[in-house]
Amino acid sequence: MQRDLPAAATPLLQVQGVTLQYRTGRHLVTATQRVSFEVHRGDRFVLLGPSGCGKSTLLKAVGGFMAPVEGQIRLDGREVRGAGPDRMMVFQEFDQLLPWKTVRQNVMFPLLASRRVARAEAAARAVKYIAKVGLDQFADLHPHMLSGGMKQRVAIARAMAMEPAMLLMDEPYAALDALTRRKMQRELLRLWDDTRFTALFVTHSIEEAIIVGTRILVLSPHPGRVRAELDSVTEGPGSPGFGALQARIEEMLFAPGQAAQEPVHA
Ligand SMILES: Nc1ncnc2c1ncn2[C@@H]1O[C@H](COP(=O)(O)OP(=O)(O)OP(=O)(O)O)[C@@H](O)[C@H]1O
Repeated sequence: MQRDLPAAATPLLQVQGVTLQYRTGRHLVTATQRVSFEVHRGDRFVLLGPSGCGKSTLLKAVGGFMAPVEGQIRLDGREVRGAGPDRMMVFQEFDQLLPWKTVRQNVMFPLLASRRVARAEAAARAVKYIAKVGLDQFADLHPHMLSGGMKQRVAIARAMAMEPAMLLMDEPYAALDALTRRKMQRELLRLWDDTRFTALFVTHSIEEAIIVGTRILVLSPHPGRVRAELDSVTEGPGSPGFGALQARIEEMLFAPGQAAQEPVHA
């Protein structure tokens, strides 16, 4: 049984020994094996690893779209048993917005559909979060009139407007060009300074993990196991601390035989 701990001491998310599998026909694919980590309130926690190591699958499981075959996922001390408005997803794809609705209507949509708040409050939250992502001038446009980066901002505003316990971000910037991607990463940090949300962020870019994350979980290749859990650095790209961490993670991911080692906690 869980003991009652002060709210600040209990991790917001506890992933304990989680194994996730897909069954396709006669095949059983193990996506992650006994993965454990904890996310605290205000963390920008990054899942980092090569393609196919189970990052998206872990995010799906935290989102409640898939149940572990082994282990447990707890949010705020309660076992995750399904999807809920306390975990909002932002995906990589630009087409996650409803094309027939304006930016404002897109942001209001989940608030109204989930009956979380009344229309006036939904409208007020849309104004607030559209402004936070710098799109006030574009609130009444439809998605096809926006750039890829702007659409991602709308998706982030829509998720944040729900004021979820946790934002689940699955490579949200992977489809953007390098300059826009860098700009969006900076914006995310600015938004975080402003609202201190908790995010679980998936990427396969080491650089992005260090820029965006406060904590980084490095996963080994398929099936994903925890290779290391590291603190990120606050210095920007090009600084000695950043370069050293980048080199350390590269070594973990690319040096032969690394997957067999015990996880590193630093
Ligand atoms: N719907 C599915 N059915 C069967 N197998 C799947 C399914 N989705 C993912 N997998 C398999 O599970 C493993 C983990 O996939 P996942 O998409 O979680 O990895 P990832 O680390 O997010 O990769 P990427 O960075 O390429 O998105 C892979 O071997 C993949 O082929």
